Amino acid sequence: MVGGDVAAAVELSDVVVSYGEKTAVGGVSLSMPRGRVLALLGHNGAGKTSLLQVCEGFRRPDAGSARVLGLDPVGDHDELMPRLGIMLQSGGVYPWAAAGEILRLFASFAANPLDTGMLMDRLGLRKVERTRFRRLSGGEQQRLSLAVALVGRPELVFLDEPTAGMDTEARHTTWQLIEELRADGVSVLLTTHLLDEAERLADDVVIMKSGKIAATGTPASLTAAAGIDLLEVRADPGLDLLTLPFPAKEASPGEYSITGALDTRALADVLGWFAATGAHVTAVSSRRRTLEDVYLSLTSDLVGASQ
Ligand SMILES: Nc1ncnc2c1ncn2[C@@H]1O[C@H](COP(=O)(O)OP(=O)(O)OP(=O)(O)O)[C@@H](O)[C@H]1O
Repeated sequence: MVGGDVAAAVELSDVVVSYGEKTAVGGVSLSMPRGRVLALLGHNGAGKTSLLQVCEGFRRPDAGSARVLGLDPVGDHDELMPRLGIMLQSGGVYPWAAAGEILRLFASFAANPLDTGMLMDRLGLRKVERTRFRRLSGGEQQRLSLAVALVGRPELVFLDEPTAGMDTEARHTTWQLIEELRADGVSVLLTTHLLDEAERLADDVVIMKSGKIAATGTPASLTAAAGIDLLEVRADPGLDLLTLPFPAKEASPGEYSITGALDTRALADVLGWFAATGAHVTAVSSRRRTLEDVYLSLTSDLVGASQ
């Protein structure tokens, strides 16, 4: 990290991206500090890739402004590119070149590249070093794209669905690499559809819905916000839940889930309510809602809407 250089990794102000009549990003503002991992979540078509393209300088916003490492991603593109690592959603490299050649080519563009052999070993690419890109499996192409993004020791990395199509081992290696990047002070902006991935890796989460920000926060703050604990109670089926002082539903016969700010007092109230109905309670469990619960509650009305 350069001392005294305090510009945010990414600073977006009212960014709009339109494709003809279609508004893909409808006024997004966010500030991503350096050295953190930010996960951009959202349904298919929410505008995540369009927003990344603005940050990468591949698309000029139709309105609003973007600064990346304190620079204009379009106007200062040449100055910025050597400081960025970019993993596109698919391909983006020469389909006829071999995996090893591609990685060494990108390493040759960098002033102080990582050791390509080490990266190939880490990402399990040695055995396909001489295989042409277009003959690699989808997961191998993803691993190579990640290696290409990292080989130049970037300060800021953009990863568009980095583990999509990867097997479990490669996914864990990728997670480790991202954690190592953060430990080295590198900033990482990634998109993902995997909520457990975001929960594990991200310092900050931005949930997008139809081109706008629906929620932001740390995974802990998003899941710990009031009203998001979950209590599951097994009891007699068919209880009338209308008088229960918390949102509740009978998920399946005799399986009740109750959501709310369930502190000790509230838990006592809920169990007291079951006792008062005379119902026979056979099991009680509670869990903190996961990021996936929060995400689904924010975006569930979109299920099927994008089809
Ligand atoms: N080149 C384009 N021309 C027209 N419409 C586009 C273009 N690129 C994206 N779109 C539309 O803009 C919207 C946002 O697309 P974008 O790729 O940014 O979403 P996303 O959140 O990355 O989706 P996914 O999770 O499926 O990758 C979508 O409705 C998409 O169809």
